[in-house]
Amino acid sequence: MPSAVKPPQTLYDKVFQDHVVEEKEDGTVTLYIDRHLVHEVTSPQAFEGLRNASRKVRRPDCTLATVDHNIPTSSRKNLTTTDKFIEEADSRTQVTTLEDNVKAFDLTYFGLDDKRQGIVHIIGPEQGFTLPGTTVVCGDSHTSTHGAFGALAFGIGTSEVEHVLATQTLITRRSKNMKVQVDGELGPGVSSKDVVLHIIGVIGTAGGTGAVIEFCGSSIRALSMEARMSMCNMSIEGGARAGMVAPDNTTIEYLKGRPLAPKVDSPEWKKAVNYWLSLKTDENAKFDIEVYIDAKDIAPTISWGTSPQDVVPITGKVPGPEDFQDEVKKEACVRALKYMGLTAGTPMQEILLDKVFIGSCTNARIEDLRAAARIVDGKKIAKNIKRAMIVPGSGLVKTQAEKEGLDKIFEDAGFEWREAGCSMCLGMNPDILSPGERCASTSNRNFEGRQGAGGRTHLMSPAMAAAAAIVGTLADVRKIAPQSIAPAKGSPKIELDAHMEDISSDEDLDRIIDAPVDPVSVAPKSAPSASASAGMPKFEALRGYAAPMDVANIDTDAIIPKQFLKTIKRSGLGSALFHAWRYVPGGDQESPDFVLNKEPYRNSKILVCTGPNFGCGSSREHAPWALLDFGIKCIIAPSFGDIFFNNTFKNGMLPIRIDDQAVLEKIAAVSKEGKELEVDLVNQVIRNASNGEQLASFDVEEFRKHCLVNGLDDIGLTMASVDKIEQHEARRTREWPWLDGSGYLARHRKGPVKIEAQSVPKTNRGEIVKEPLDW
Ligand SMILES: CC(C)[C@H](C(=O)O)[C@@H](O)C(=O)O
Ligand code: SF4
Repeated sequence: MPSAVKPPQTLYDKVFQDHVVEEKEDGTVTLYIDRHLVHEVTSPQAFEGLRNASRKVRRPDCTLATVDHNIPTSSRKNLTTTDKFIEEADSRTQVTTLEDNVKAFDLTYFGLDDKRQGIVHIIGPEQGFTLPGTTVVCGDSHTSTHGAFGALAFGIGTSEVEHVLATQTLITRRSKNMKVQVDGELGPGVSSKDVVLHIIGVIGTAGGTGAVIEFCGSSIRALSMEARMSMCNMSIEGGARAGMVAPDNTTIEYLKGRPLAPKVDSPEWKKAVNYWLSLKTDENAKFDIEVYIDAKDIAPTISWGTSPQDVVPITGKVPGPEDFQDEVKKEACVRALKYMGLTAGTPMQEILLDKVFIGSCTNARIEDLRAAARIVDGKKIAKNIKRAMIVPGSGLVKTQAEKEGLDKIFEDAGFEWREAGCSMCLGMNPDILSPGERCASTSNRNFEGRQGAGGRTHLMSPAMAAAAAIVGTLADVRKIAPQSIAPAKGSPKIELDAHMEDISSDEDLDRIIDAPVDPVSVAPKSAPSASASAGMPKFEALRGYAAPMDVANIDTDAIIPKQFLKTIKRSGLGSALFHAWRYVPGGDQESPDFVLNKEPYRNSKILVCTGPNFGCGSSREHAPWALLDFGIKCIIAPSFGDIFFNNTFKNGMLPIRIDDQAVLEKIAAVSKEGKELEVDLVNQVIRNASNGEQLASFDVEEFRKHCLVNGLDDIGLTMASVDKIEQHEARRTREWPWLDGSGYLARHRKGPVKIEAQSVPKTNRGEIVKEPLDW
């Protein structure tokens, strides 16, 4: 008899297992999704898909929408309507489209006029929408943030957003388990941002590919929830699908009294806490990858190049190509130095800055603003700083900061005090860098053009960015404000009042749970049917020219820059593909050297990239849409960003992993000769089309191949198993009742849901709360 003893499981294994609706023999899993966050950029095409197929949102009670990427961060004092407030037409259309969609599909929405509006990854935890042990998704790569709660949280593309809206599930597979253990006390001036930048420097931007990272060790345990969120946020920059931290007392304390968490001391709360605390990795559980880091090796860390792995301690110098062994890295270094306008050997602290940005889903929470305020208190920003911005992560963070007088401290020092949004993290709104400008930024990505075409980004912690603003160059916070950087002892006390105040009136409650009184009648009323599937073109074989590229870490910002994400359609993006590389800066004139501007590659159907990690970064499905619109249906590379890899399949495209570099070079050589390739999916081989020579064979997951070859739309397939989804929902209601109705008892939300308001302590304006910082 086989043993009934369960093998030891990791935290990830446990959370994953509790959400399996169906598992096929080939490892394909239908995974139930507890929480779905929605924003304006990656949702319009998903809602359009629902409408076209007469589908409705399966669980409006588990869906929360807001606007963040495209909105101005200027004062909302004169805000009347979105139409009048947002000047830029494309951005306005995306926001008003979301407004229409939330009404039509009956979704909870924090709009521009709602104090709870903010960056999607800040408002979820703030409201208690994010809970331990849940699965959380969003059409956004930094959904990994929510893993700080011991949730399995990851970014998805727009087709998957549509899949979750329609079915409340996703089709996926198990990831690898990766452990990153950090032990010891963090040094003065070292925050969780420094820890995560250091980790990415160690593992590289592809280090976590295909894996879910569990962050553990005594240094992680000592971090506050907000600091843990900053770390999990950047798991995606380490290539991982998600990052997780096991729930503990810090987690439970943070959740107490959050509007959408179960009510403290209720039977549900007790049951939930028991479950949450059971979510930890069993002794002897197996990890596929293990990384150990000693806290004393971590200094305040800063990026020098155009990839988040390009980091050095602030005391370091700009590296040169000779500092790297591998050829791909040497070339990447040369390219990065050129783009960043830096010379190898320059001390980091001598690099002059133009702008400072403190904000983003990584570092725009109240603790971040407090940390920055402590550094700038009573000082002025340097004369050479043209603009320094503080952009709070949510309306509630802003309100709390104002109560503590942080706005005053920042404004007195010369910073702008803005409204909540993504802002200069990616510059989809008017907050951007001009070409050549250099910015100290608390965001998470330093890709070419990320904060504005030609802009140069250095990533760092809020305290380091504040120090840089004061000095005017990249600066060591330990020298600038030694008195403000004592390392934290134990877990900082968690402030709840920012998140709890103002929810006592019925009006506010109605707005939190913004069920529309009169939903517009665009959404279908009837239950969806499996046959409503839209279908996809079939992919059996492909013959065509293959454009060769030899760049490592081609990110989705490079494939399709942010200014083209403002569309509400999937089509028409081909002309914008690789825009910054394909056209001369500032115009529509083609760069003659770029491969897609050369014959015969203007007509490429395939792309062969010899550098690793193609499609890393953002979850924007606009990247595969742009490739497809150009005519490219197949990409061959040594490895891919996980979300991009998924997104291509959803669009009937085929990404092929060839990790044998010699084989890859052989394929690239044929494409460089201008000969056509033949990709035969049915037989899983790549041939030289001119002579039939087989160049490579490749692997593809059985289920994905089946869908491509037969042109199957997997929403339709999933809906065919709706009975299994219902069974899981029944189990969920029984075992995890707090997850229904956004944490309320109601099984199905009928109109606004009321919760009891709780009394909260107030903080006096003008006083910085004296509690330890996260370092
Ligand atoms: C717009 C969105 C798809 C994107 C992401 O997925 O990360 C954005 O948030 C970013 O940071 O680039
Ligand atoms: S990374 Fe930047 S753009 Fe993306 S969600 Fe976070 S704040 Fe917004």
